Amino acid sequence: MEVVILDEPRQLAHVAADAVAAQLAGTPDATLGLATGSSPLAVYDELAARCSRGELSFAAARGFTLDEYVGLPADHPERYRTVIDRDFVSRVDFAPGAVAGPDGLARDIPAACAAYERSISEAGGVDLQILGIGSDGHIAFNEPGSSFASRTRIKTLTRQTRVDNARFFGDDVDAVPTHCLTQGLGTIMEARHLVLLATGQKKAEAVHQLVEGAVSALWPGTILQHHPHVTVLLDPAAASRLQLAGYYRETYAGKPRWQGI
Ligand SMILES: N[C@@H]1[C@@H](O)[C@H](O)[C@@H](COP(=O)(O)O)O[C@@H]1O
Repeated sequence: MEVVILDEPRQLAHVAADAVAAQLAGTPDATLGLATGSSPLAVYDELAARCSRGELSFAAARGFTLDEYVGLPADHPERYRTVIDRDFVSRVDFAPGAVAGPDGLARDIPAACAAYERSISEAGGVDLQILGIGSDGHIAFNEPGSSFASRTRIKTLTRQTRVDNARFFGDDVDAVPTHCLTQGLGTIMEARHLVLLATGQKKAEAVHQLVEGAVSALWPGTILQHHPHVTVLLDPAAASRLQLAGYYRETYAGKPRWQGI
């Protein structure tokens, strides 16, 4: 796990966009894992800007989103499928149909989850996965207690996650769905490179556990300590509880080691 602490949120977005650009330069038909939430927004802005300047292209790439609310109508503005289209996919040059997500409106949910797992593996797996982290340590929607071996499935959201996400639903926690479909921790661990972004004091404890805590299903993100290639990009507030923050800063040589470990 490489921990990178940068003072400016814009620098974080640049570094994450550099990782995507390097991936696409080497593998134009790369498979990208796309996260929703606020954390990756600046990365998507940066990628859209580079794409419009002709510096990179998603034309041959594919994308898979991490998760989806169950039961939100197809035209709901907070449906993750709609959110990722609005925030990113529609702003770059993906081919039509190149980005897929779990179907939160499926009548047969277990079958839809199995089909989603199949489509990821038929695409050759995810080359680069962008991730955020919840304040309770969840990754995608793998809430505390999630199995490290889990695959795409239905989950019940915790009260904390629904409270955190109420800001997207007019601050009405009751408007936030109670269930979601999410890639499992086992699914996410198969992506070849994980780039996780976290900013703000609210994430400090989750980040401390992620990087320095004991590996435990109570803090689902801690499983990433067992992944061979993770880059954790943090602002000073998110890094503020790290015991070894000084060490991470000292060892960072101005750009990440994309090669892993
Ligand atoms: N399902 C998403 C996660 O994929 C995201 O990483 C997390 C943090 O979101 P944010 O980046 O907005 O803090 O919350 C949501 O619940």
